[in-house]
Amino acid sequence: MKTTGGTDDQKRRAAERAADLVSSGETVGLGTGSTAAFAVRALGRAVEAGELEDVFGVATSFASRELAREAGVPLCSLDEVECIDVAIDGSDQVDADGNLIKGGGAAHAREKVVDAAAHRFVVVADPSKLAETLDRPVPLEVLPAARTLVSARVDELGGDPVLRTADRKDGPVVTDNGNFVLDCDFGAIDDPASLSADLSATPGVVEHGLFVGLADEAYVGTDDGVDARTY
Ligand SMILES: O=C[C@H](O)[C@H](O)[C@H](O)COP(=O)(O)O
Repeated sequence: MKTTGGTDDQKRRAAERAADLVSSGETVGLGTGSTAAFAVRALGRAVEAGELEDVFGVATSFASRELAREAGVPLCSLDEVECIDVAIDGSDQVDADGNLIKGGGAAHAREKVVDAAAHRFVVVADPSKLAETLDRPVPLEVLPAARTLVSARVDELGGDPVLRTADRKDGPVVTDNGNFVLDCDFGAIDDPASLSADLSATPGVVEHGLFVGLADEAYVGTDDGVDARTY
């Protein structure tokens, strides 16, 4: 369940502007998804051209690690990193306060660890991701054995949970961490902080895709430039 409303040019403009923020010697969180991918490729080109030295990427998923390798971005693993200078990551929806819904690619658990740890977390997006109020389904990564109990709790919280399945696989999507994903439709989310706290307090939820108050900036690529927002 990916959003594909924006154009590649819009995504590329946003991501390349964000990649320009990275300086030599920095550690960079590498987000997952089609928009963040443009930033990873731009970083790889800068490394190859000698414009960036001693830069290390921290991948947020199997996919971002593979892309970074292909693009020539040196990597260090999440469990050995002590500080992340900048994280560049995409989003499925961005509200007026910079709160996000992430996890369209089921990578939100590691993304949240990396994005929250970064001194500067920059979201890269196209205009189709902007909303006044978040209203897309919130992905929950859940322990497989807890799926029924977590679904019942989501129902109590006013949500409608659907187990994510894949087009080219029978059965559920399995995350990089070996868990399932429930896409939970809560309608318009008027109080993301409160819903985030309720979901985080639900046993069996490994991580949810509401990123409340984590983003420092958003770069939104348009047809002729980049709209930069600070939160
Ligand atoms: O799990 C995936 C991530 O949260 C992505 O960053 C998010 O789904 C946005 O992806 P895209 O840039 O492809 O729309």
